[in-house]
Amino acid sequence: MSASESETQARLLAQALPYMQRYENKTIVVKYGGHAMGDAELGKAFASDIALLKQFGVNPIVVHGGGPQIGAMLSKMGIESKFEGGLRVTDQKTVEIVEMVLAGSINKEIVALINQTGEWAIGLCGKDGNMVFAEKAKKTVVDPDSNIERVLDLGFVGEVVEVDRTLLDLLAKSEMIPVIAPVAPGRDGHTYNINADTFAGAIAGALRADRLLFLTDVPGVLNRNGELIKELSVSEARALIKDGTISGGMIPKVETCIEAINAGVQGVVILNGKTAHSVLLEIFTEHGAGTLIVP
Ligand SMILES: Nc1ncnc2c1ncn2[C@@H]1O[C@H](COP(=O)(O)OP(=O)(O)O)[C@@H](O)[C@H]1O
Ligand SMILES: CC(=O)N[C@@H](CCC(=O)OP(=O)(O)O)C(=O)O
Repeated sequence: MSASESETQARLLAQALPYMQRYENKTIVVKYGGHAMGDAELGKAFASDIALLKQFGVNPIVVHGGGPQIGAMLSKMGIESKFEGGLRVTDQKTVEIVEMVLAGSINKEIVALINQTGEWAIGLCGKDGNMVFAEKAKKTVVDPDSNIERVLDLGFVGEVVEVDRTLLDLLAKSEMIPVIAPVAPGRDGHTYNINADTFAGAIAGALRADRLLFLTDVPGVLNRNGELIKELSVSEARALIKDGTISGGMIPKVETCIEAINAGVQGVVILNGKTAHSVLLEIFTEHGAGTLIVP
């Protein structure tokens, strides 16, 4: 490294100091979307960001998705899959694959990446330590022709109804970084597939997290012209969902942002997980890159 490069590095570290102090002992929930995964170098950069947060005394909690990876496995097994209202219709066979992919391969891949940095990650899902309980989702949609609201039957798609902080509070005091897959049991004994965004929001809400970051494959919420909206109020967000500007997987993400803010999470940001070190850029600089959702 040249002398000027070393100087730049030292200056950057010095500039990060106030942010390190601001977030010390604070909880930051990072939702790592399936679309943001897949690139080996980006995966390593993500893992090192999370490791660095822990080293700086922050309490990072990773909640991950894996929609595209579930889709790939389902098609490999010859199981058809469709989405309604941004959620995967999940029958018994599908929920078994969902659990296998989310709580299995993807979860362990992220754990291994963080462990390779020298930190300690622990892979969990909602079932572990009775952390999360779900019940069958009661998602409604309005039929555009008749304007009549109907409840969707999405099978074993769940919504979070209980979060027990015991395990997460214990881990916060330890060296361990929790990496959580969005699968949870119901009190009815079934296993439920939960959208990773809503799961992350429920965890962040229950912990009154300081920050909730959504890492996805776009720079944030985009307007009709494809331009980044830097700040979005709850009412503006609702209007953009209603007029169709926000669609598909962005709907549960934005709805979760609104719920998380209402639950007391202090800052919610949607940002591009395809940019290396986007977590550090967001936390340790003044002007974050994505869309900040404000009350
Ligand atoms: N207004 C919008 N701004 C940005 N992305 C949008 C918007 N409306 C729909 N999307 C879609 O939402 C996607 C992100 O959600 P999703 O596919 O569920 O990602 P992830 O796997 O990261 O959760 C984007 O890739 C984009 O195709
Ligand atoms: C009910 C529902 O839709 N569950 C999602 C869970 C994974 C997820 O949300 O992954 P991303 O964050 O990568 O989209 C699914 O089956 O795809």
